[in-house]
Amino acid sequence: MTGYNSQNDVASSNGNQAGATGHKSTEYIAQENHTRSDNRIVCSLTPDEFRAVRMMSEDMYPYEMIQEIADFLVKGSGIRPKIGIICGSGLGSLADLIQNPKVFEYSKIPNFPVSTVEGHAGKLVVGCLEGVNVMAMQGRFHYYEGYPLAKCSMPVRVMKLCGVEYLFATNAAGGINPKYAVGDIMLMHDHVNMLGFAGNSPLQGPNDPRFGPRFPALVNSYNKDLINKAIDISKAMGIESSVHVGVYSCLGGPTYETIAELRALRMMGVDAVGMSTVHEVITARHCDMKVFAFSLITNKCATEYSEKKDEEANHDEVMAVAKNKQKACCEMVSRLVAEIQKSL
Ligand SMILES: O=P(O)(O)O[C@H]1O[C@H](CO)[C@@H](O)[C@H]1O
Ligand SMILES: Nc1nc2[nH]cnc2c(=O)[nH]1
Repeated sequence: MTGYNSQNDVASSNGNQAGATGHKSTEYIAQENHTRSDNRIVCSLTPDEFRAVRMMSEDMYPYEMIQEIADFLVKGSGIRPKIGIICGSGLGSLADLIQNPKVFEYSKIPNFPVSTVEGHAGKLVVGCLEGVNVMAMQGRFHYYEGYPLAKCSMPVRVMKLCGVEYLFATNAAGGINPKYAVGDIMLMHDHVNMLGFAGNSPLQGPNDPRFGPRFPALVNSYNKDLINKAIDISKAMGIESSVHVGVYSCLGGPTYETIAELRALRMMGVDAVGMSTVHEVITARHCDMKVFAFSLITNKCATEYSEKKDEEANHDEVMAVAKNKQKACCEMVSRLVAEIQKSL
């Protein structure tokens, strides 16, 4: 029994006899690691460990801190937005649709992270679109930038406390479904949370019930009514043949996928793959926002081995396709906002 033996090893390497069971209690180990003097607990972390713990807690955003950021934005813009938009790679022009914009650079917003990726300007734009107050993130935060998932999706909670009820999340993604072509739009109706499979979640840590429940359900996360409205809009725009409804998966990045990984994702029913959105959707659903999300297919993912360089994904291509297709994406978003406006 390997597990049993290894626990005995730990006990003997500490030079102490374990109890009758051969196990050390957690309490015993904890006491051993701290020196008590005058009723004070002296921290036995090394300076590096201490720094790591401090940095981890700096990445936690308590409710009050998020409220402060929201108050700053509402006060600074004089607007309580109803819809929050997250612009994907190269899709920053979605925020250019906003009338009478009040622009906040991320670096000027207290306690806000900064964008580090090309195609993510790092600005929050608040104003009016199709008669609805909206706020748009021109630039999102990705896990591969070094931000923990809770920090990547913290702005969604800021949106919530600003008054946002609907989240529109957009992204650039690789098309795995062989029927998808570069430039197509995939309306997300579900996701496969690969980072979640690996035990990572934006909701990790103590749960604050003011945001939502400890164990939120994620079935029906993507609002069916909004998907149907978007399908109708694509028909009205005459682009229905290049609009699909499918499943997105987020990997940690920043590497693009291997052929074996892409084949595995396809077997799991994934239609498009990226490095974002899922943790934002989880955070939005946790605090009961209605979610609409779409992927712009910026590249076709190869599932056959080949030496051809042009079959390898690259960010320049992603950006170029997003630039080419931004008009259609903008129209889809503004028409959907107009539909929501009718129901308000
Ligand atoms: O998901 P968005 O932010 O649109 O960007 C996608 O495009 C970048 C890779 O080209 C990655 O950041 C990936 O997530
Ligand atoms: N992971 C991933 N992200 C992308 N973003 C745009 N294209 C891709 C892709 O092929 N894979």
